[in-house]
Amino acid sequence: MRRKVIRNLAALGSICSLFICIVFFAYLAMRNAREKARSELETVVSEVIHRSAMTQAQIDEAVRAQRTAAFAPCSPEHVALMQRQILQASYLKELAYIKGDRMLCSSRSGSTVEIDLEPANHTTATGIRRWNRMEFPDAPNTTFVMTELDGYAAIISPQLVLDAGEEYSDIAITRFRKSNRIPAYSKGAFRKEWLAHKEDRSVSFFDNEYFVFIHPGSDAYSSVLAAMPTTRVNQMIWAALPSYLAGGVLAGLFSAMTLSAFARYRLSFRSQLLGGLKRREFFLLYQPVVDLRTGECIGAEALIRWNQPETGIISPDVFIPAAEAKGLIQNVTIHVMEMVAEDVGLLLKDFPEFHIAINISAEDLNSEKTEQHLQELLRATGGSPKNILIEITERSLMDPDKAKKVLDSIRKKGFEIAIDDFGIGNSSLSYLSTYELDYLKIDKVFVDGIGDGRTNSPLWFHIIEIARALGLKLIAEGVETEEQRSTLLQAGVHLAQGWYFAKPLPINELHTFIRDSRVS
Ligand SMILES: Nc1nc2c(ncn2[C@@H]2O[C@@H]3COP(=O)(O)O[C@H]4[C@@H](O)[C@H](n5cnc6c(=O)[nH]c(N)nc65)O[C@@H]4COP(=O)(O)O[C@H]3[C@H]2O)c(=O)[nH]1
Repeated sequence: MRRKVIRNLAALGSICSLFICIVFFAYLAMRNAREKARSELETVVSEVIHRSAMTQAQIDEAVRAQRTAAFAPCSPEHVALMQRQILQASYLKELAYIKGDRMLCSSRSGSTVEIDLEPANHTTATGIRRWNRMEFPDAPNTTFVMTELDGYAAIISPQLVLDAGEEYSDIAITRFRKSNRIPAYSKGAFRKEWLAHKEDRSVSFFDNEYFVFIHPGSDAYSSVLAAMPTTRVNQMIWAALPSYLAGGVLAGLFSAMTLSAFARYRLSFRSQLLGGLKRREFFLLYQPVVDLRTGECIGAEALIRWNQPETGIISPDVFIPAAEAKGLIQNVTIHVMEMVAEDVGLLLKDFPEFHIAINISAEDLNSEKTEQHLQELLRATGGSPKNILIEITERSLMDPDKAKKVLDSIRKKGFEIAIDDFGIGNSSLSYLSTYELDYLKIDKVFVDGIGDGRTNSPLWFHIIEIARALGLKLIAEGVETEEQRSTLLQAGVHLAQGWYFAKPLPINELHTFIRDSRVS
């Protein structure tokens, strides 16, 4: 059920992430096109601000030079000076001298022509007068802007200030005074409402057909506005869209693949096992080992179970080989030792001679950390090495040299070693001569043969002989009948485990079982 949910969620997540990536990248295309449009408007505005500043600097310089020269106004020397200045000042059209409302002379016509002026459009608090739409008879259809202070006047062409380049020809530009929000000069479309936006810093906004950008000028008095038709912004979006959509599809596919890889991982054995360990889905049962002579329970084998929420209890025969194959068995062994440590502290206080057998796998015997974990287990239980019996199978002895090193070291510390499932594999006999062992466990396969008349029946007897010859203690596994029990006892096998005595038990039931076995 949970697997189906994970699969469905992964499929849904993949479709959603593909969709979200495409929408997000389309949004990015729009945002970037807008950024690009804003950047173009910024370029235009900066150019206009630069040209305005240059114009103002040239006006200031022209007035300063005329004042310094102190020629009589409109004298030939004064006119000549103005003419020289016009040649050097690229942003100034003409210089003139004004008295009252009459232009007495100019760099264009010298002092030969005097012109009556309309009243100025604007006069500042500092006395600067300004004419916004000056026209000269010899330059029809062209309007100029003129500013004047103390008689010295400069005439400029607004077009020159507003000219930001051919490629920006469709961008409307307006330079306006901050104080009264009145345009000083403008080119192209302009809407009064645009100036309602305050531009303490730069500000940009869409207004139906235009994308507008306003920036304060370099002086304290003016600001510059540039407006781009939204059709241009849309063109930019459409131009950017294909590559962004391709990026969106790629990113969507990537996240879909990542999601399905994650789902595959979640469904994998590795993830399930590691998750199960973390969620403490594993528990131990303990199968009593009984002394056949007295009937007393003298030890128990810790046998792990996995209570998987979806499938229920899983047998170690299923997941232990898989954990070994996937390199996860050490995680399992460490967890088993932790659970034993939690379970048996009390039990060892009551029965200090009792032993707990722990199954160890091949990878555990490749790692020197196993000994460390065993020591930690002892510390946690307060027991001695004799309380722990290490059970190894033939599978555990794949790399005999390494295993021998680890086993010898563990054994030197006082832990006892049993070879489990003896006689099942091909090399059991050779292991007996290679490793220092304490116990030999007769596998259930051979115990099953006792009394059933099958051909392998006598084998159990030879195994007993071998163990005796090597001085090994014996534990018979899988004893299910009274006949097996008594036959083994008669043959000199003193220890056994099997359903005849008890199935694997929870720790509290084991405690009771031990007590009962000693009373009776
Ligand atoms: N039919 C029958 N079965 C009996 C009888 N007496 C005991 N058994 C079962 O025989 C198995 C004996 O354990 P094993 O040979 O070490 O074989 C173990 C051991 O190799 C492995 N295993 C169990 N726990 C662990 C563990 O914590 N770590 C490792 N590495 N392996 C473990 O899984 C194997 C299977 O364990 P279990 O399923 O618990 O199966 C246990 C036990 O429940 C009986 O009279 N009749």
